[in-house]
Amino acid sequence: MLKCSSVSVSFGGLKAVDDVSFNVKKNEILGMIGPNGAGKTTLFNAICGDVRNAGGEIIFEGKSLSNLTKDLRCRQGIARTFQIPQLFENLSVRENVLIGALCKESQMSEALAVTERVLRSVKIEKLADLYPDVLTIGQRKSLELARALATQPDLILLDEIMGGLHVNEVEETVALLKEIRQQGVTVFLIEHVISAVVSLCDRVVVMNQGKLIAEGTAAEVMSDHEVIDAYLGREDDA
Ligand SMILES: Nc1ncnc2c1ncn2[C@@H]1O[C@H](COP(=O)(O)OP(=O)(O)OP(=O)(O)O)[C@@H](O)[C@H]1O
Repeated sequence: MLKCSSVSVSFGGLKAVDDVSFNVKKNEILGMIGPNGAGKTTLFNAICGDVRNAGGEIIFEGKSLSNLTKDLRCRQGIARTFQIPQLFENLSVRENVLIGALCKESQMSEALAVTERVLRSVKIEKLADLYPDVLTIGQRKSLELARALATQPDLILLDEIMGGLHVNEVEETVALLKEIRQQGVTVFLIEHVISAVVSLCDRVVVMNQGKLIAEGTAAEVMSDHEVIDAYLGREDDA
């Protein structure tokens, strides 16, 4: 579904993403892990068009994304969430989701119908008339997810959607992401909550210092020595 070939992003002399190649398969849940500063978010930015100077090639559903703005990539079916939710604070929860829906639906009646459906599926319909400033971190993350889902993506990129959540909220989000996949959406997530990665992901890619250093099932990458050294740490390091 998504093919990244030799993708590179530099900021001045810093190679934030360095010659990274991998695929996202249709309808899988792919996880991406790695230490802080490894280049994970920058890679998401390159895929979504938030960074436009990426080298290499990114192909989505057989078409190069190179010349597409982020809006056009969204219309092609790629949605994302941000590590810190990027909400419209002066709009209600419902209006925030509606903005997402209007990306794909030009008819207001259709966009409103999508909005209500997504509010229910993310289980925030009771919050619909509230404004983001009264929401908890977990509710803000749910709203960010709802807004991305409202664009009716084929591929959704989630940047640390579980970060800052309570254990029960992590469990609810894991269940929700399984449902989203059941509905035919391919999920690619950056996550530091390893328990969630283990219970959710079909495959995991690992980044360190801009490079992709491992790829495989969660069990495979977590027993990889390079991954343990770079990210997980050894028990005898403690
Ligand atoms: N806009 C930017 N300008 C300059 N340097 C940047 C920019 N964005 C990211 N970087 C640098 O690129 C490197 C990779 O950052 P990135 O945010 O992609 O890492 P990450 O793996 O997502 O980390 P984290 O897990 O902390 O979110 C870091 O050294 C970061 O400081």
